Amino acid sequence: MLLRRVYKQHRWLASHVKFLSTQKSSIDIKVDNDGIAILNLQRPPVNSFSMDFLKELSKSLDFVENNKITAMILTSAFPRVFSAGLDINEVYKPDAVRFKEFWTTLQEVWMKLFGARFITAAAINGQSPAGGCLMAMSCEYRVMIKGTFTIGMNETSLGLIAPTWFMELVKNTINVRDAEYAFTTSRMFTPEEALKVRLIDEIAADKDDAIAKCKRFIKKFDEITPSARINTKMKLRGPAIKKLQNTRQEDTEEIYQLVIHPDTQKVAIFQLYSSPVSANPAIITGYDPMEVCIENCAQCKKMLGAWFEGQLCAESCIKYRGKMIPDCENYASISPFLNKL
Ligand SMILES: CCCCCCCCCCCC/C=C/CC(=O)SCCNC(=O)CCNC(=O)[C@H](O)C(C)(C)COP(=O)(O)OP(=O)(O)OC[C@H]1O[C@@H](n2cnc3c(N)ncnc32)[C@H](O)[C@@H]1OP(=O)(O)O
Repeated sequence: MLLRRVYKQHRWLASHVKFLSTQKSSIDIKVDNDGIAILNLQRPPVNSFSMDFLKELSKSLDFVENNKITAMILTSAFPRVFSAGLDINEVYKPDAVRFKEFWTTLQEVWMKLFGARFITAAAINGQSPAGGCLMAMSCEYRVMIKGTFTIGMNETSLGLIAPTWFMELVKNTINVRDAEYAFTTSRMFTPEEALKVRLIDEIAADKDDAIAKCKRFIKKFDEITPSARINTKMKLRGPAIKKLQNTRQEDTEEIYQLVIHPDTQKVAIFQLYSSPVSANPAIITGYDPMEVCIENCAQCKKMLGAWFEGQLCAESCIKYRGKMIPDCENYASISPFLNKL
């Protein structure tokens, strides 16, 4: 069989891959007995795309391409999250030069993944919002494990507009009506719902089953002439890549303007303060009542969980420009945001 031959050709990769894995890497690459590269994304806590992580993804894709490996499966080393999409730290109060470099890197990685000559599949073993969804959608086949996880395009809820090339990809994968509804309402799909609209191709019981199902898809190509497969894929995907290549600068500028918009920044700060790890002490530069207000909302959300309407609280900070700062231990100040009294 074709893949067996490829494996024989690439048995030597095992030692090389081991070498890569011993580095403190955010991606663990293993080439299995069938010559399929399994990329386990392991950037804690949620495989969010930072500049460094994107660069590592780029190198990993080069590794697969340069070693003429026939197929790659993307999955996550974490039990609950496939990828949380863009790293919010790259989006909050961005430096213009760095952000533009970040976005250019992201465009490059996307073009590399979407236009890969090797076969690509995603074993989606957890939450997959926004950029996580895009990463999976850029592969040729998607298997998601059942459970309480969701996948979808939640950009509008963050005040963002997904890039045109992402919208085109979704429109070409699910129908235009479902795409419009999903994008505009930030709809997140359960695995069953995602399967129904063909956002994913199969549902699996667990991660091993998802990988096995991806492999079954890859096996189909044993019977297909490789050059016919590759050229067909390139004919189908080439125009979208060319389109982005011709509009990269406009795309970057458009996203940058969106990201620095005050409404987007308010959502970003809320996301950051919802988590102690990402709560970078350098973020609070001076006393901004609105920032303190949103930070307190996030802290109350952490303390009170489902009882507390964090988003409503943050919106009220914005509306009243931080004039009514909630204190989680002062019932009167938080009562408008308690929902289970
Ligand atoms: C081969 C590579 C190809 C690459 C192609 C890449 C293409 C990408 C293109 C993207 C273009 C499209 C544009 C997309 C816009 C975005 O992606 S914006 C980001 C959107 N993401 C989100 O809104 C996700 C927010 N996070 C969550 O909803 C949840 O965290 C979760 C569902 C992912 C996980 O939930 P849970 O398991 O309950 O964990 P949490 O306690 O919420 O989080 C754990 C931990 O992670 C931190 N975190 C979560 N998300 C992010 C993030 N996006 N950036 C940075 N950090 C994040 C969170 O703060 C927690 O930290 P602590 O443990 O509390 O310290």
